[in-house]
Amino acid sequence: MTNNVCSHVKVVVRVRPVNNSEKLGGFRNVVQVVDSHMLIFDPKEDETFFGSQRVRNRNINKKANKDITFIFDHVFNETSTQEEIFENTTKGVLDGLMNGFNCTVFAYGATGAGKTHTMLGSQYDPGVMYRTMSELFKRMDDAKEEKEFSVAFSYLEVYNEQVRDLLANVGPLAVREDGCKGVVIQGLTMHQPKSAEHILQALDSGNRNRTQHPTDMNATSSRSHAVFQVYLRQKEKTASLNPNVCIAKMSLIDLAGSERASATNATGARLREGQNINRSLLALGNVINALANPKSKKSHIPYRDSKLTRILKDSLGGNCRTVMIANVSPSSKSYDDSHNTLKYANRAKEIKSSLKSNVVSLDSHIGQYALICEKQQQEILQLKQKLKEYEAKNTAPEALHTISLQKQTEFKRVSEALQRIFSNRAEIRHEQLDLERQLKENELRQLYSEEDNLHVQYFCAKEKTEKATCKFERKIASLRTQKQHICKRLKEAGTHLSENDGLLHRVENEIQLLKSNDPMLEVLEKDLKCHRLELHVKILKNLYMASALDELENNELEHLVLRERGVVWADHEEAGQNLKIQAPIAGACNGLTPMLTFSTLLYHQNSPCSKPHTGIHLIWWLSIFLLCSGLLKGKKHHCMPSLTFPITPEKKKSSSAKLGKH
Ligand SMILES: Nc1ncnc2c1ncn2[C@@H]1O[C@H](COP(=O)(O)OP(=O)(O)OP(=O)(O)O)[C@@H](O)[C@H]1O
Repeated sequence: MTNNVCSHVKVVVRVRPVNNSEKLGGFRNVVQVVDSHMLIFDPKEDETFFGSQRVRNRNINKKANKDITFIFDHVFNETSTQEEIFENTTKGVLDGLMNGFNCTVFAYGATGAGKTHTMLGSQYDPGVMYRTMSELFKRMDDAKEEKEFSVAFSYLEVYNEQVRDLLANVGPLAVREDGCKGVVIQGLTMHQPKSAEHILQALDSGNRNRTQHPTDMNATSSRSHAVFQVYLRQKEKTASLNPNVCIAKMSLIDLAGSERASATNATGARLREGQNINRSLLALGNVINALANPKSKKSHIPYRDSKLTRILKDSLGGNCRTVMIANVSPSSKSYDDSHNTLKYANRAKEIKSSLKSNVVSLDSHIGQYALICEKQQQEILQLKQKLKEYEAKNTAPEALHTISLQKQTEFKRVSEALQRIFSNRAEIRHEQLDLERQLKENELRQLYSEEDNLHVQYFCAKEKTEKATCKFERKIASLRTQKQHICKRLKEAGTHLSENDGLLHRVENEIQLLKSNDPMLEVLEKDLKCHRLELHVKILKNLYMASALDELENNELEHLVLRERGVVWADHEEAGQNLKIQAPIAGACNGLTPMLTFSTLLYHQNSPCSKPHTGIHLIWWLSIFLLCSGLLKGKKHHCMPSLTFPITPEKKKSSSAKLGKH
């Protein structure tokens, strides 16, 4: 499941403002942004606005408008700022980078659609690249107490299927694949930034080396794909036997224009250039298609078809988070280009498959879960019955005629999408609950180990104490590492949940749209409600079972820990005997000596867990020992609590409460 999660592609569209030449040419507006998720390409003319005036006089000789609705993770209109783009695109994937995932953000679109403006921007209004680096530096600064970071970056271009280093201004460079390091570009220079500003300067100077030629649409058109890569290495500062080192790469790419080479009136070298651009974009499209096609997941992904896709092999799909920013002009002057870009982006949306879920409030008492489950299951049954009746009514022969084939296909597609999203949600939710259980168990184990360590210090001779303490410390260190790992996975699960929310939101919008076109399709809304309730019930059941098993698990854990403790104590049998001799007033306690020497050993040798009261025995013996040795004088009340056995009703309650936070 995790792999699927990582291959999710976030697709956003940015519509740039109309430029002067479009205004002067009197071209109409063909992209209508409906809201932050939806746009209509080539809307019906009676719904088209020029400024605030509705156009009513439709030319009857003209071809019908395409009027296609597209839904994306985000749609930015003409007035959206660079800051908004950054906040809703790359900022999110930075979490992935900090957690060790490769990330890729690329701007796609025809010449003059606004790719370079989005990625690079200007000195006064910087784009995604600079803002991402500023945020990265900020995050590294925030985490500097816990982690050591090192950052390096490179900037290259792919022009006419050749790779050039934009920072050293050299090329062509060879691309090869290394079993360990992945894709390697021989001779590419790496630079260590001192600050985000340093990176901005490097980008600026690299960009001056970039291949540019004027096109009809853009006087300073970039004719190459520019790939800016940042490598982040991070290492835990906390002392640990296996310090986690994590290396991740972020690729920020400003692609060359996606317009058809023939459409630019180019000839000779310009035509060849355009054909090469198209070749690599076609290869990129094929990779996207292959990744998007669930059937081809295990089969061949054509990364080797172009330099661009070879370089991005470890940055698309797989262990990677990807954001595609599709740039379009709103003007009919770029009608075909914008249409093609939107279709391309729509396809990229399909590279996904992630996951998960509504937070269920678990403040209820355990006994109520069963009731809630039952109630919700009844509701599901009722809804399913209604759905069935509805479907039966609508599949009656006369109704079939009224639902066009196209709508039936739409219905099927949305219904399948719902199924997929909710099955992913359920999977992730279960994983989340499972991780929380692991975390609880880990915390209990740490607690036990710390208390055991304390016990050993009281009971054993000095030289033995050192050995045992060392053992406990190793164990605690390993438990802490394990805990960090669980926390990291929990955080990832949280991210996946919001990604799934995005997908769900998208489908919900689609349902609303379909319903507004055809009220009969409100059946999808019922379907959605059924899915929600079913998920709710699944989670409740899981929690109900977990709560019921909680006590059992705690007992098992106690059993296990006591066994481990038995082994430690057995290691120190001798120490216990030494203790008897070393006790300062041993002579005065002759009557107690046999008990002191073997109280702990006796109970561990006889399967400790079969005796629920052994903890009390131990405290009792220990109290007597401390009394005899004078250690308890005036400290009785301080010592006792720390020597009690770890699983108390309070602890059980607090660990259950943690699970119940959901
Ligand atoms: N959102 C926007 N707001 C204001 N101006 C914009 C916006 N998007 C693009 N522009 C302007 O439009 C022009 C063309 O944009 P840009 O150079 O980013 O296009 P491009 O897609 O990178 O084109 P090419 O592929 O030819 O390099 C530039 O002058 C840019 O400043």
